[in-house]
Amino acid sequence: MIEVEINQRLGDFQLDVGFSGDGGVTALFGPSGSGKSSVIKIIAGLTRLASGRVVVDGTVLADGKGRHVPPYRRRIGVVFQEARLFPHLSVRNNLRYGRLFTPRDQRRVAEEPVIETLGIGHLLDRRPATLSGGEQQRVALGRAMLASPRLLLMDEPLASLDVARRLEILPLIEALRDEFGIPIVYVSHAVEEVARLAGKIVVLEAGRVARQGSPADVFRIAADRFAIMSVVEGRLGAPDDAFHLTPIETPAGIVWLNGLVRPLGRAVRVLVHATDVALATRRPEGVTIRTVLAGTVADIPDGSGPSVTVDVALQGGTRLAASVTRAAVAELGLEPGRQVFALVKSVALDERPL
Ligand SMILES: Nc1ncnc2c1ncn2[C@@H]1O[C@H](COP(=O)(O)OP(=O)(O)OP(=O)(O)O)[C@@H](O)[C@H]1O
Repeated sequence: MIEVEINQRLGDFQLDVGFSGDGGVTALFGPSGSGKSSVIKIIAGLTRLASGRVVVDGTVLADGKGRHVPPYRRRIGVVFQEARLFPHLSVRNNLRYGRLFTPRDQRRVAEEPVIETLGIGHLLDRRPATLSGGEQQRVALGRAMLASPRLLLMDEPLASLDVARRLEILPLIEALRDEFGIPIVYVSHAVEEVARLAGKIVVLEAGRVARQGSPADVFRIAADRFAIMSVVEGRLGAPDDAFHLTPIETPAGIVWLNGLVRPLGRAVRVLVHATDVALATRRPEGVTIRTVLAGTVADIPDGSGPSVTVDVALQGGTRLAASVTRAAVAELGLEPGRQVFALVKSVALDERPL
């Protein structure tokens, strides 16, 4: 459990931010310059808190008055955009370095499972300079985990990697989140990363919290700010190796995700753009779209433009926004309560920054 309250001036920038987070991933999300990194530095203790509170698991780390626990005694791990490994140490010793500062009785995270989860066992004798960017970042994650931190801060950990490497590492962060139970505060301005990882999203704008809540709530409310999209949750099924697709099982049907994502059974979220959703009044046959979800029309807002965003309640309760033409609504006789099938063209992971 983490509680953060910051009221602080940084040069010309005023930071007034309050949020709390539970055991999972709390994402700090917002445009460049909104204050995300400044919050991370204050939680880590790298910037001294002027006024407010930083509390982790009931321990007050800073209160803006007399209390300022120094960074190395906070037991908070930090992973940055660049891996920042020690170049003169082997991977093995980089990993062990993390443990040096953790008192023996507080070492709760063992080496073996972390090395296995991150798939870095074959790299242990190598030096950082011989590793790819993605491998370096996996080692940096491992080093942070092995310090058995009570909180892990990740500041744009995937931002310097290409899309393929990001897609490799995202599931590893999901695995760390699920298997080791260390709370994570995760900074990103990539919608897709945040939606997949976070249980709670805190949206920062110009040094303030613009809104906070679950990914589904935040992205629906914020819909007018980026493309309109919905969050669909489900569990990973067995990947189709031949066609490079992974099914996500949801109560409304199977959502097909591009790429091979594991492991089987993991709870995941994907973003669906409203413009990638078409509606049919009967289950369609002979179409190339593979994701077909069953639901009913919940709402069709009034308006006069050519398109309208229909709110569909999928079986199981998830809401899905579908952008369709008003002409189609009239032709198909769509109205609240009508059973529909949502055809989802793509849930390809969205890499666009805000
Ligand atoms: N010590 C400081 N002195 C003066 N200004 C500062 C200081 N620290 C941060 N700022 C200012 O605070 C603002 C927020 O910066 P911050 O790095 O926290 O934003 P961010 O949301 O992390 O942005 P990005 O996504 O680009 O990393 C910026 O305008 C920055 O210049």
